[in-house]
Amino acid sequence: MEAPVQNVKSVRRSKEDKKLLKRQIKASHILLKHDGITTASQPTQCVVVCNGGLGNGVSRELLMAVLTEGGAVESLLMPPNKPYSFATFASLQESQSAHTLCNGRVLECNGHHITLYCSYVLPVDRGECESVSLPPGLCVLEDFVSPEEESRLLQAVDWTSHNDDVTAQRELKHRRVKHYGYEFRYDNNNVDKDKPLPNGLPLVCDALLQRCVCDGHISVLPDQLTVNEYESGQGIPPHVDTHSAFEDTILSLSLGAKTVMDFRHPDGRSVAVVLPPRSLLVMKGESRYLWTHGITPRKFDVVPASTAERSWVVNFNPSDLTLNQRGTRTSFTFRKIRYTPCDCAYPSVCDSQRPPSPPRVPVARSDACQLEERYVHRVYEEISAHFSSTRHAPWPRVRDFLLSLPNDAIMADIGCGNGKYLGINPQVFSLGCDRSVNLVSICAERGFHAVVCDALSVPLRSSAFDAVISIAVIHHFSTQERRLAAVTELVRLLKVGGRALIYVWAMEQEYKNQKSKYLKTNKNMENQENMENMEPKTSKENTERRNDLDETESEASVRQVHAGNASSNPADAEEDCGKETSPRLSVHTNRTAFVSQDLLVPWHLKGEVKASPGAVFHRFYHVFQRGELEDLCVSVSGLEVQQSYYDQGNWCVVLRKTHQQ
Ligand SMILES: O=C(O)CCC(=O)C(=O)O
Ligand SMILES: [Fe+2]
Ligand SMILES: [Zn+2]
Repeated sequence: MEAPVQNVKSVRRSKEDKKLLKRQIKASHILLKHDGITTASQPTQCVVVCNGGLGNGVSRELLMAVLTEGGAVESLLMPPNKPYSFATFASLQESQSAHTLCNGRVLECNGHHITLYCSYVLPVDRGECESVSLPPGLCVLEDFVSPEEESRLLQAVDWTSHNDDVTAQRELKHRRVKHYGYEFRYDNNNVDKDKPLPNGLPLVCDALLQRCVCDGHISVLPDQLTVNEYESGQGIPPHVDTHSAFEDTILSLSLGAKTVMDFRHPDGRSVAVVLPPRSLLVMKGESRYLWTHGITPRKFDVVPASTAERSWVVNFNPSDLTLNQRGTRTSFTFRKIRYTPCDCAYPSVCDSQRPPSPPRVPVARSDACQLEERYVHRVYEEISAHFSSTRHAPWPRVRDFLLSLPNDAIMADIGCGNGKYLGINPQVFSLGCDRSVNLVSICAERGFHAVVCDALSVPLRSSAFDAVISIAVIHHFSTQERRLAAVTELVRLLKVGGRALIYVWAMEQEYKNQKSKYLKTNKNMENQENMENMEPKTSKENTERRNDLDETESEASVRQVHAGNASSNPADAEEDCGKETSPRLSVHTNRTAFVSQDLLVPWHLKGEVKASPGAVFHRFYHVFQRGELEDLCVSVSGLEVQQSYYDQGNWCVVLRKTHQQ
């Protein structure tokens, strides 16, 4: 009687085993596909635990506890935001036993059930752990207030009176706020300096502010306080506190729960900083003026597991990270109202130093040079890292042109950006040049030949190249004369018989009843230009980004961009009616049809993939009308236009050099 029962059991078990094996194989395929991690077919001392990562909510403590049942864990690497971890054991016997115990094991994590799948991998290289330091001018002072002072401060905030006149209490989408001294208004991102709130700063803050003066963090007492209360899951969008509203030093005292604040530099670098309860954050100089700060709305933060190392930077050392569940955090942000315009060293992000209205369409050569320096060269330098991160995929017809070149041809890419066309045809010797030092450095890091130079004066020999390309460059020249000079310079480089390919942005973004990709593309992909393919984003990332913004704050940032269009400055109005002047450049609204040929196009700087708007930069463009590019080219001697076409929002020509100019 017993034998058949055993058989049924073993059949059932083998069915379950098969299912488990299938899922385990699937998990290792996902690892390989997404992160290039190959699993080993034979047992090793290192086990990769799929679904056992910080990225899917498993804490170091919990995972460590299960793995240790199998044997002593020598190291546990938990890469930030990834749904897997790597555990290394002292012996094969221990790793095999942990594998058996954990594969298919169901963990309970914050009310969810998570099944772990294990595979063996070759021992993981920990990599050089980059040492990330705090942004310049930033410091975190631990235990700045005592637990008693913390309770007194928290008790002093009365949230029961809503919308009162004394503290301007407001409920925002992702937190609630109360202002003392002056109200900070999220509609215009500024304070009404002539409308102080009646009671000034609460007395309970006196002692700690005096300490800030004594310790030399500030020299004058603040006169504005914003109390922010964040429940778990809430946050504040990345922003720079308006320069013209507040003086340099900003103090923020953290009370209640620990959180992580993200700082981002315009070049794309980001630093996550842990703010422990009762600590004081001091932001000065570069960290106050240039870096954005924000708190991502979420319920868990990735934080260093050990507090032995007294650094508040989450330096993503994967062998020392865990999850911290957020509780309610209340911050007291103290600032000093500014009465004179800001003269900081960061004009590109300074509202006091922003031109009162956009520059005029240049007429004189010197105006054109100045305009291009300020609205092309400087901007590319400042946005280089972010720009490069959005420029990967070659445009298909440019790639076809490069692949059509004979072997051993010599090709120059004038305005090569991050070098995305320099490696397309390995049979061709490709040389790039660009005006941006940062972009040329990126080319060099990628192993390409590139030099820094101006497209009007390329330091390369005449008649030396079989092909020259200039993709999305000539539209950045601000006068007809300079655009002509740029084409002339391209042709100078060509051998007789050599060919040039030029792309410029088209005024017509709807052609033959077809809207270009630029018009059709989702608003979230603000900076996508022409038919550039950015890395595909998941819909989740797009939703997160939207959720990052408080409605009022995102509207305010849009308004700031458009404010540039209006000539609100009385001095400007006077100038406008007096002399005959060229029109002011209009500021383009991304993803809409062009309303003029000469314009400024906003670039919304985003930190890494998930960052939200920080600074807005403006690039000058002259968008070409149908026929304009051919007309420009035929006015240069020694060439013929072999082909001209419209390609996804761009006008394009292929030129052939017929004789020496
Ligand atoms: O919560 C904090 O520490 C920062 C608040 C903040 O950045 C602000 O109110 O501008
Ligand atoms: Fe702030
Ligand atoms: Zn400033």
